[in-house]
Amino acid sequence: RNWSQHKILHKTVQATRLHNPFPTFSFPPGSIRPVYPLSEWRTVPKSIKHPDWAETGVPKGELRLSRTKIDILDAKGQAAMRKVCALAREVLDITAAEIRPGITTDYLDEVCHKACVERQSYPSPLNYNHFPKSLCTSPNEVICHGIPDQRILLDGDILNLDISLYHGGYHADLNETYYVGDRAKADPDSVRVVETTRECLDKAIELVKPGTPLREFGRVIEKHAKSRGCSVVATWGGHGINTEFHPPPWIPHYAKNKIPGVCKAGMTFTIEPILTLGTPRGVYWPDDWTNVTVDGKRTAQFEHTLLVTETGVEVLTAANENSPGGPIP
Ligand SMILES: COc1cccc(Cn2ccc3cc(C(=O)NO)cnc32)c1
Ligand SMILES: [Co+2]
Ligand SMILES: [Co+2]
Ligand SMILES: [Co+2]
Repeated sequence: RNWSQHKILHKTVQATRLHNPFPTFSFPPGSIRPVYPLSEWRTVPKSIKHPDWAETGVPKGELRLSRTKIDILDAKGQAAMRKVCALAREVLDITAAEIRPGITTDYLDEVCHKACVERQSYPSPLNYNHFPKSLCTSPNEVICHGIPDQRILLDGDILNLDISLYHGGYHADLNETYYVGDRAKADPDSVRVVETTRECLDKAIELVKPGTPLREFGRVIEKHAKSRGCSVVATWGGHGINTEFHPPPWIPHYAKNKIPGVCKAGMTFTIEPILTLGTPRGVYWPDDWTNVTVDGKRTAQFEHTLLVTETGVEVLTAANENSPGGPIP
């Protein structure tokens, strides 16, 4: 293992001996805490094509890309994206179906990892920039990139599952935020931030067609978020996705951004707005991954992988009648 994996491992080992894994760190007001130890690193059979970071943790292919050139996929590439995105939707639905109070986020990682392998797919987050697990599990005030651990889900939590698959040489990326336990008893503020975020993604997708400037998405997202008393996290954006996990373009979710470029048929990218009930500022835990809101207020995210077509858009990771979750009316 390389040094940063050692660092995570040593922190984890050290943490198992302590009730408070990071004694000197003053956690912000939220209630979520890391619950160690992380489970063993999961493996993917060599028969499944691995991305270049699987061994080293470093996405070399991505680092070589030009900052601005946006790939246009031919029919073959578009078909490969349809396939990996359909598989990713299946894996998200299978994993989300396991969400209930009393199970751990590590158990969801086990379910997700197994479902990827069963579909001859590599879970893209595993060892991506040294990320230690196969999906991101972000509860309540965790903004994104939460690490699956031994924390059990509580009735009334909201939980984001962010899943990416690598299959046939292409990546898929999608996420949804779910209500844990009795949806009828979900608190109104949680419902507001979750449903507003879902609506923001849908409104942005309605704009996708050849010629739409990429900067338009942030305008419509922030307008709707503000109209419902939510704010937009600026740090993280949507991104290109194809044979690489994060190629250009970078797509901000906030208004008045100056991002160049327009939608063109054959482009594939994600839009993945993150809204908060309070201030949209995050702080990192000492695990160097987990980003939580500084005021401890709850946050939600939704993400799709999209293909620009000649006439509009194809939501490659669209939900279907088997998909759990869905809007609370
Ligand atoms: C400080 O650099 C960071 C910080 C956190 C995480 C990672 C690496 N990483 C791991 C999983 C993952 C998912 C996405 C994604 O696009 N989700 O929609 C992005 N990055 C990811 C790098
Ligand atoms: Co080592
Ligand atoms: Co994602
Ligand atoms: Co993404």
